[in-house]
Formats: sequence, C-alpha cells, structure tokens
Amino acid sequence: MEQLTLNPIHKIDGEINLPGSKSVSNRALLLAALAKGTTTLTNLLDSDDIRHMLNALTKLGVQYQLSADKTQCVVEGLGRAFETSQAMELFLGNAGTAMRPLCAALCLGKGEYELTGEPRMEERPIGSLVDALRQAGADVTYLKNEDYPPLKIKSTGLRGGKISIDGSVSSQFLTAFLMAAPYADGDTEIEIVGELVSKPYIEITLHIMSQFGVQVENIDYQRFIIKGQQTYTAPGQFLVEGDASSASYFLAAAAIKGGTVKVTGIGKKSVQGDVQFADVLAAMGADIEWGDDYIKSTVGELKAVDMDMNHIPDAAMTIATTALFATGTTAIRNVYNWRVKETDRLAAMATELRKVGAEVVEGHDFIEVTPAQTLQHAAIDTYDDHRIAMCFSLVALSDTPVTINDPGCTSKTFPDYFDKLKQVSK
Ligand SMILES: O=C(O)C1=C[C@@H](OP(=O)(O)O)[C@@H](O)[C@H](O)C1
Ligand SMILES: C=C(OP(=O)(O)O)C(=O)O
Repeated sequence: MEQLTLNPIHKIDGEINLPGSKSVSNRALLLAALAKGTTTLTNLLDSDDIRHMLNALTKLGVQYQLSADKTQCVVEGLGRAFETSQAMELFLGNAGTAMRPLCAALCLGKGEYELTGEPRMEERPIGSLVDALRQAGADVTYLKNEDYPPLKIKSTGLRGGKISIDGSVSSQFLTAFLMAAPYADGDTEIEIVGELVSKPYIEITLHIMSQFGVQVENIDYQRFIIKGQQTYTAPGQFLVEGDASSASYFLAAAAIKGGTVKVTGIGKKSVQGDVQFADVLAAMGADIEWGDDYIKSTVGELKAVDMDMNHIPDAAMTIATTALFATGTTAIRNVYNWRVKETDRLAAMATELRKVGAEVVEGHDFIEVTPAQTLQHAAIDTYDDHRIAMCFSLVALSDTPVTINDPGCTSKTFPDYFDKLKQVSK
C-alpha cells in the first residue's frame, strides 16, 4: 500500500483556485445530457466521481467533447430521456451523485440497465429512492440485497402523481427524483417523510434545475411540486463553481497555522451549503473574509464549538480534525448519515482521531473531540474515503508528522489535493 508522510508544516499561506464542485458537476452533466441544445460546461471537476458520470453518458449515447485537461465539456443535449436498444451495465464506482440521480433518470425513456458499483456502494442504501420511484410506476429490482445496489431498471416512464420520499438518510434521493420529475407523464407532488437531511444540497438541485429552465414549487422543504412533460433547456454556457467541501481543508489549515489562505471560485453568492463551513471556523476563532468569488481565512486562537452540522455533512469532517487545535471539547452533532457514506465515518473518525492521541466520544449521531496536549505520529487508515485522507493532513500543522495510508483515494473528488496543499505550505 502506498503511504505519504507529511512532515510538520510551519506556516500556511497563499491562494488556491478551487477545482469545480463535484455536486454541481454531476448535476449539470446529467441535465445537459437531457436538455434540448448544447451546453458548454467550464471548470468541470476532473475526478473519479465525474468520470463515472461521463462514462455512463457515453454508454447512453450522449455526445460530448471533453477538453484535454477535462475541465471543459461541450454536451450535445438529447432533448429527451435516454433511449437505448441494448441492455447495458453502468458501473458507477462509489459516486452517490451518479448512482442516485441516474437511477431515477433511467426510469424514464426506454432501455434496460444494471447499475453497479464498488463493494462499498453495495452497502450504501438506495431503498427510499426505489420505493418512491415505484410509487410513480418504475420497474426497479435489487440484484443482490434488498434496498441496496446493484439494481436492475427496466425503463417504463414515470407517471407522476403523489409520491412520498423518506428524507432522513440522504438528500440525494429527493435530488434524484426532482431532477427526473419534469420528464414524467404527469405532474408530480413529492411529500417528504421524516426529517430531511443535508438540506442545502436540495438548494443546489433546485438552482441548477432553474438554470436549465425548470422551476419547482418548494413548500417549506416538506412538499415539492413539479410539472410533467417538460424539457430542460440548455443554458449555453455553464460555469461550475469551485468545490466548497474541497475548500474546507485550506481554510482550516490557515485558521490553524496561517498566514492567510484565499480560496477562489466560491464566495458569498455560492450555491453550495458547504461554504457555511467558513462560519463554523469563524465561530471557532478564525478571521474570515467573504468576497463575491473568494473566501479568505486567517489564523486565529481556536476554541471548541458544539454545533448541529447536519447542513454541512462533508465539510464537518474537517471540523473534527480542526478540533485537534482548538481549546476545549468540540461536538459535531446530528450527523448520523456519516455512517452510510464512503465508510462509516463516525466509527472511522473516532478510531483515527484516537490514534493521534485525541479523546473521542462516538455517539449514534455525533462525535466529541478533545485534543491531546501533544499529538502522536500515527499511520492514518483512510478506508478508501477521500475526506479522511484530506482532513487528517491537518495533523501535519502540529509539531508531529502524519502518515496517510493510501493517499491516492483523494481521486474521488480531488486527485491533486496533496500537491495543492504543498503549494500553500511554507
Ligand atoms: O447531493 C449531493 O451532491 C451530495 C449530498 C450529500 O449527501 P447526503 O444527502 O447523502 O448527505 C453529500 O454528503 C454528498 O457528498 C453530495
Ligand atoms: C458523501 C460523499 O460522496 P457521495 O457523493 O458519493 O455521496 C462525499 O463526497 O463526501
């Protein structure tokens, strides 16, 4: 196994132009494929999760031209749902933003598909989405375990009507249904059952749907009404904003050991909820400056926070390692669904934080982290989870090195993360 040892970093300072947002890239690619007209996507993310979406679109007969650096993509929209004549397998790795939205979109149109993924994908639930799609007439079956991929889909179209979706495990189920609903035969009214998690991701979905010409009536995040028999309209140019979750590592690094870091490509007008990570850092004592297209973070005297972080589940992992540098006990609450992501992130974070000497309480849906006086050098297991690799790089901001096992796992969303970190390490 490859290992990367990061020696103590004395200071963080500089500017990072963020790679494109994963959440925006995969939504925009899918809608561009379904839309009437041509969309030119710029600042597209080049990473595993996006590659899985692009490969699926190729198999589905979508024409696109990708630039040599894979950050520009001109997509010729179909102007209709996918229609294929030969049964096919679509392998979607461990990309939730490909698996869930494609599962819904492929119920439209014509074709027969098997949606498969990496072993961990077979442990990530999709039952609430399948239940909802079946209410609208979809033919989806489980190929191995009930409620989990791999799946078989026979496209039958979606009829619309009144649908209920359980929102308490992943917002991606609602996102997936919302994006497919305009192509249903009739109008759809979605009612949310249970507390909707990761709400800001729904804002991203609604915003991008509107950029492609479709409006959704959102009644307090409890009911959503979408007209049927619509077609997305290509917006022409589509700029993917920088990835706010990827920004979190640099913003935190500066807060711990700056200098100042300026990340560009996100700012106060960002559509991504994860920009609110900067507010958590500010509450911990960092000095944060917001621009229209940048966020700057400057070192501060960090103190612990106790917060509900359900709205920023990905960036919240960065708070768990930032807590190693804050006075007091930091509590990250209401993050049960950490357990169904790339790995069981509550268990994994607790185990790895203890390895560097922190005192950790792992609850059913929370984690509490109390820093050690001095951190210990440890080899951090990353569980094929990009965010564990990236957030534990912050340990190198202490006087102790840190070894990251399998650092290549950052390729899911940020293939050159460690090079970028080096650029701002002084
Ligand atoms: O819709 C999206 O783009 C995402 C939603 C979130 O998942 P959950 O809704 O499952 O929390 C987030 O963790 C994931 O990285 C991306
Ligand atoms: C949970 C994540 O990914 P996915 O889109 O596969 O759900 C993540 O990127 O942290």
